[in-house]
Amino acid sequence: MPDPAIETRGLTKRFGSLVAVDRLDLAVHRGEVFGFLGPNGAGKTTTIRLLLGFINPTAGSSLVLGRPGADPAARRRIGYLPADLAFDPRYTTSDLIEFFGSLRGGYDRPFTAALLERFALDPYRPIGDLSTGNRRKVGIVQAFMHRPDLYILDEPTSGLDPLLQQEFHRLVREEVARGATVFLSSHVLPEVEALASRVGILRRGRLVTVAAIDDLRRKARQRIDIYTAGPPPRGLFERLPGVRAVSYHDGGVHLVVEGSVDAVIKAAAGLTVERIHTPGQDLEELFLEYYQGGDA
Ligand SMILES: Nc1ncnc2c1ncn2[C@@H]1O[C@H](COP(=O)(O)OP(=O)(O)OP(=O)(O)O)[C@@H](O)[C@H]1O
Repeated sequence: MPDPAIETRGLTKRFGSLVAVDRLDLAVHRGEVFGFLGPNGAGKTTTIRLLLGFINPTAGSSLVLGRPGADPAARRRIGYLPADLAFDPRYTTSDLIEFFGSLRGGYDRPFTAALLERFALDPYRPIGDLSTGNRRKVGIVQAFMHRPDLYILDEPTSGLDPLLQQEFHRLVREEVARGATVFLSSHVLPEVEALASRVGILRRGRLVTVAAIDDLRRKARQRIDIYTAGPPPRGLFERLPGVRAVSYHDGGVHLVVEGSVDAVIKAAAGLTVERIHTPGQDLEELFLEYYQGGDA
């Protein structure tokens, strides 16, 4: 087994009496997309700043690609997209590309040109003249231009419209297919769900769970509304495996199901079903329980 792409041991950061990151033990495997989720202020950005060596831990340690994050040899192989981009507004994207390119000892020119085109970014406009969304694109280009082994992305699509978010997701998937590792920090569940195979959930600096998205999905409750031609017979769904709540109405039945919905669908097959609606739920509720300290 190669080293993990990211490894932390007891990583801790205090700001005065506040423990922003609390004894974090984490291993992100090579080639995976690891979602790092948590509510605002949970300590995600502080963790990233520790990983990259921008700040020193109060206790514990971390390695990134087998080296301390501040090591230039590690840095060159990392693409970092910060949540708050602060570039000198007088620079153009082209200036920045050359600047970062020289810092990193080169970059992939054809790939970068294709990225500019893909995100419709004019490289010759001063960054100060760009909209928030376009500035975000500059951040993406600088994080991806050297095709690093590890991407550390902090709230990557905030400020991007849905089409660009999709484009960004495609780009991430292509890079993962090439073998890159992605550490994706976000408080937005759908983004993490769309890309990550595993997630770690941080609450008040502590890692409350690390799980495969598929396992969480199996655990998550789903709401299903089945609309039928006539009132459904009472008692049809109550005893089926996974069914946690049933409420009937004239037009059908509302169900809450944990895990597989197979038994419910098979039972419904005996009715005249006009419409099925599954109002989201997905992982959102489960995550909120983790966020709020429930015992999910
Ligand atoms: N330099 C600092 N000095 C003092 N407190 C800090 C500092 N940086 C972060 N904090 C505090 O540490 C805690 C964690 O902040 P952090 O920015 O890491 O959270 P986050 O999970 O990234 O949140 P968000 O999703 O809002 O970006 C917060 O309470 C924050 O106020």
